[in-house]
Amino acid sequence: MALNGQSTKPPPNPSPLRSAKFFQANMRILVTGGAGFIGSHLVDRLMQNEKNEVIVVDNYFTGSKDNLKQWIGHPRFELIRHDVTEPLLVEVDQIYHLACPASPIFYKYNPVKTIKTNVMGTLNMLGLAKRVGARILLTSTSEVYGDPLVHPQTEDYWGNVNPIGVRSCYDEGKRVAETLMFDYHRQHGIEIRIARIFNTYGPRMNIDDGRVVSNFIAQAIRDEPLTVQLPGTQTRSFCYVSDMVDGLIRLMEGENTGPINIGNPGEFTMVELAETVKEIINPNVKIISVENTPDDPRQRKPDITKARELLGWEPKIKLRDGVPLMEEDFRQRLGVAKKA
Ligand SMILES: NC(=O)c1ccc[n+]([C@@H]2O[C@H](COP(=O)([O-])OP(=O)(O)OC[C@H]3O[C@@H](n4cnc5c(N)ncnc54)[C@H](O)[C@@H]3O)[C@@H](O)[C@H]2O)c1
Ligand SMILES: O=C(O)[C@H]1O[C@H](OP(=O)(O)OP(=O)(O)OC[C@H]2O[C@@H](n3ccc(=O)[nH]c3=O)[C@H](O)[C@@H]2O)[C@H](O)[C@@H](O)[C@@H]1O
Repeated sequence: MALNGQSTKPPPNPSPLRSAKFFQANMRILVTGGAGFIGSHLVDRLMQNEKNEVIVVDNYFTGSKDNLKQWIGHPRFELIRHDVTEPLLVEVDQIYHLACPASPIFYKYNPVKTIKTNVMGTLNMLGLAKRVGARILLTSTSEVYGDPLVHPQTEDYWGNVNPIGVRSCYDEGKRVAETLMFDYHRQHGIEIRIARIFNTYGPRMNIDDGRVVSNFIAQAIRDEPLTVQLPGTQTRSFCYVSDMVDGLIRLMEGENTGPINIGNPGEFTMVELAETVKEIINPNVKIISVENTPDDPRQRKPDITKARELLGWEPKIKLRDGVPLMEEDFRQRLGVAKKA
């Protein structure tokens, strides 16, 4: 039945309207977690296509209606307060499944809920995909590689994850979510897509989100010291949100299940990141060292050969060009103008 992890079963039938002779309905797209950072940018892009109807479901744990205010009341847009750990009955053609807190501070806040969101939430969305014959894309994460022993990370690396650590609710949760996706694909023929997203940044991140780019930018604007967690030599590779959205849509529209790494291979130590933010936003700000949290990955950089070859995708925006765009958004929300 299954060959090389790929299903040979035909996918379930999509809505009869898809093949109706005289009436071509709009493409109905569900975005779970659509009130969050990446989700709301994805919704903006999907809504630009007049053939799309977008339904967002979100429990507003880390997301906000404010991120979607331009679409509320639009005839092709619907917003539902719903928790994905509960079943959902809607009629859709595609599902972008993003719902899950992403910042370590938030996903560690209620770890049992985080793992329920990843496991039961993904199970519910796969059940929905099966019932209505929808294609489903999961936003997985580079955290499935744990503290990686292979660098840069390729999709065939199985990872180095602590199964019982404080990050496990998220890392292992996403690993189970990937497993569920492939099991539904092999067993039921569901059309799946898996994106392994690497650190993404941009406007609309929560100001006190706790992730490193938003922390440094907010600190630089508020004239507070930039808090580099020790040792400061750990690396991350930062992708601007518009590039990420482009990659996710290409993956959904293409023919490959993935998993595919989507991220920007430009790699920086946290000290380098702090120095870059300082130089661009506030040359007088201090940089200090603070304690780190357990199991922080020491290095991370995506190998994006697959994304280049299979999706024709690569990121366009460099960190130095993305930081000022985010600075502008943070200054507006914090009400702090740039000094002349
Ligand atoms: N931003 C990144 O760097 C990054 C990296 C890797 C993976 N991802 C993944 O991308 C997705 C979006 O991340 P983000 O950065 O936009 O985070 P975010 O926290 O801004 O967005 C997550 C959204 O999901 C909602 N949500 C959380 N739990 C829910 C539940 N049980 N039911 C319904 N809604 C729920 C939140 O309210 C929020 O609107 C997540 O799945 C995350 O794991 C993000
Ligand atoms: O890309 C991913 O796959 C994952 O990346 C992030 O996880 P993490 O890389 O730990 O994100 P941050 O909290 O932004 O931390 C990045 C680095 O910055 C450091 N850091 C963080 C905050 C801070 O104030 N100072 C600081 O030096 C941390 O120690 C860490 O080494 C996301 O938050 C996850 O949701 C996502 O899945």
